[in-house]
Amino acid sequence: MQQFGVIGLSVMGKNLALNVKNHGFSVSGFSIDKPEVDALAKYEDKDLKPTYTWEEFVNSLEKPRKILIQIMAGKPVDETIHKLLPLLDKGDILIDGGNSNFHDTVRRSRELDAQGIHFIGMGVSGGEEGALNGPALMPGGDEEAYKEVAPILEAMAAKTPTGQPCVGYIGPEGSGHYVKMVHNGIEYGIMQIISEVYDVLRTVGRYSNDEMSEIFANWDKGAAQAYLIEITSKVLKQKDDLTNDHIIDHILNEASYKGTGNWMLEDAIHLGAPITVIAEAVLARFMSKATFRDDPEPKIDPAKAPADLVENLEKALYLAMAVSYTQGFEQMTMAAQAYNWQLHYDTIAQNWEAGCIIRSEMLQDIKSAYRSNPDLKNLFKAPFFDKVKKNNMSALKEIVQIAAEAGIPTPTLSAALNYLESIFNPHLPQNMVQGQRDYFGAHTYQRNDRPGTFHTEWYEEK
Ligand SMILES: NC(=O)C1=CN([C@@H]2O[C@H](COP(=O)(O)OP(=O)(O)OC[C@H]3O[C@@H](n4cnc5c(N)ncnc54)[C@H](OP(=O)(O)O)[C@@H]3O)[C@@H](O)[C@H]2O)C=CC1
Ligand SMILES: O=C(CO)[C@H](O)[C@H](O)COP(=O)(O)O
Repeated sequence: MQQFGVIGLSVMGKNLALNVKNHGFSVSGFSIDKPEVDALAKYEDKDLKPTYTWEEFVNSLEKPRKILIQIMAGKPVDETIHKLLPLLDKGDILIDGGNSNFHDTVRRSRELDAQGIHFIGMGVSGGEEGALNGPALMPGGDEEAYKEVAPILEAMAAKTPTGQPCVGYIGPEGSGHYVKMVHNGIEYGIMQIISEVYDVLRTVGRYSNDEMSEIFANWDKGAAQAYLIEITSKVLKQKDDLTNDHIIDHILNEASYKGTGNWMLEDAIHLGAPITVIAEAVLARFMSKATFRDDPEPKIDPAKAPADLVENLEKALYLAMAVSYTQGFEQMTMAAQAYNWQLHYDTIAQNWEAGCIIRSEMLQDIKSAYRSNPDLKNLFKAPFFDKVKKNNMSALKEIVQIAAEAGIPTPTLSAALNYLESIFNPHLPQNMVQGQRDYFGAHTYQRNDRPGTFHTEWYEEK
């Protein structure tokens, strides 16, 4: 009998199955796509059992069965659960490792609980390579069931620089998929920030792709170290197979998305979470598809690049990245309150330290900030990030200004600057918005000098 089962043997599922097997557990694999199972069979390994029917798969597993569903999110997950249910026994454990919407996970948890099946909604990050060599895992749901599968998950997960596995119980029902959704939102934010920095480097700094690759590689050796910065350097260096150019100059500048970043924005709207950088990153992908390309405006010729351009870009990049993380953690804090979850932000930061797409040096400082103060309301209230803000703010302003003068849009860098100018500002002008609302709609307002709700008779009734 096999100890673990994986359904869906595409990019992620196959590598996760191999990863579990490589850590000493026997695995059965199944997919509705026969060639995916055939690919598993080619390993000819007794601990990696290919199965070709739902029955063969389920019957090959020891009880309580531990099954990872690693398939396209949405309807296919419901269809898969529907196929499995008649074949399972009470006490079996289903883990959905796809990028499922947390609302679906909440619903599935409740439906499966009623049938005596334990359900874990688990965010997985690390892409194809991470799935094989160690992903970051974000499991939420049935805590007792988590304890049953923890030895397997801890073995397969990435390890932090101090050897901690990048997995830990997140919380009930959809909380694991929520945290993965936030991870992806932060990912969108950092990717867009890097893209804007690249735009300033190439347009204002007039650096070649190889020079920019070197600049990002250098930044990756310093405080701004991050997987996304490391791969930016590699993307810039890559030559094209079809021409003699660098591939980056032939990739169409329209960004796609599968939707996890969009979901984060949807829930931010529901919660009232001010995730401006992440929102701008989502909208920038829409903008890249909506931009009119038939009549390009002549680009303004930027003035000579200042001598400290690269130094200021590094500082601006670092501070804006800190804002992207801050907004992610801020939304998780609001979600925990709204959905009655107890989230441990230091553990979440630790889980993201290795294996996942947003892994970076900064996550160690985020973990330390939450360890020192688990009730931290905003990362910039922590001494470390307060100092980052003080040291890097003028560079961020300088870069946003240089970009504006050069005609370079900087939706996320500007949003980061505006966030930092707003979040601790007691003098925001929304008293005017409230006055206007009360004027045209009698919507009432609160006063800053006494409690209660007020309305002004702004004009005489005719
Ligand atoms: N790729 C990545 O970097 C990451 C992906 N994920 C998530 O992991 C999951 C798997 O991703 P990935 O490996 O990239 O592959 P895909 O998201 O492309 O999903 C492909 C797998 O889903 C199966 N599938 C599709 N429809 C059904 C269905 N109705 N019933 C059963 N199986 C079905 C496919 O079988 P078939 O070939 O027959 O269609 C195939 O095995 C997704 O939820 C994804 O969002 C998470 C982190 C990173
Ligand atoms: O979950 C992931 C990484 O963490 C996936 O790669 C996801 O598909 C990325 O999102 P998008 O396709 O919307 O850019």
